[in-house]
Amino acid sequence: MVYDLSAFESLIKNRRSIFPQDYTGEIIEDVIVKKILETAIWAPTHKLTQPWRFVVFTGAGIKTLAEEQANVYKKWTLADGTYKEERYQNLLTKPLLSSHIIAVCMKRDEKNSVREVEEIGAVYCAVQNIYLAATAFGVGGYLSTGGITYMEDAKKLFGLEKEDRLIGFFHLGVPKRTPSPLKRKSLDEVMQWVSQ
Ligand SMILES: Cc1cc2nc3c(=O)[nH]c(=O)nc-3n(C[C@H](O)[C@H](O)[C@H](O)COP(=O)(O)O)c2cc1C
Repeated sequence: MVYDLSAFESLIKNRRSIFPQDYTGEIIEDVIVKKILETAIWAPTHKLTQPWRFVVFTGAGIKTLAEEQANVYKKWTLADGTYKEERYQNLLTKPLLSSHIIAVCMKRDEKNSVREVEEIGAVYCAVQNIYLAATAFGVGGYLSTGGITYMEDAKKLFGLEKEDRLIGFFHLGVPKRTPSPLKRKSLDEVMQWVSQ
């Protein structure tokens, strides 16, 4: 066997979302973050469109992201009457808990070669690679799809056009502790087996 299946299974089952309140505040080396993203780009993709794009924020860049996203939130929600000061303040301050924040994006190819759902799916495969690589490096992280993720105005912060999608923000930090695995539905609950 070429791969250590026991290590592989253990990596998958021990992967957890680790949230910013559980980061120590230490900064992860950029080289580790790049290695994590290097695994992301090996995800499967129909017609090899490779629709993922990553914008990495760290250091003073995190403050820039915080301010820009808070501005987008304010403008968007004042316009539709849903503005909440607490959420605005969270958008300004919560990012500062993370070592790096990766804006995970989906960019459509010029020919629209495959359906949008497949491009989004491919980027989620890349996200799983990020999760697994972070686990392997002992780094904590999680995908956030809150905040400005689905606000149209957010796209321009990351060079995205109308047809592209902001998928979410992958937060990274040094974990205070290693959480235990969460329970899952059993395979029998979610699988049908048809053999004739
Ligand atoms: C598509 C997607 C979106 C998510 N968005 C959020 C989010 O906005 N906020 C959050 O706290 N967690 C988010 N998560 C992380 C989930 O909360 C987490 O995966 C779930 O609780 C299961 O825990 P685990 O990842 O440790 O197995 C998201 C996960 C996925 C796959």
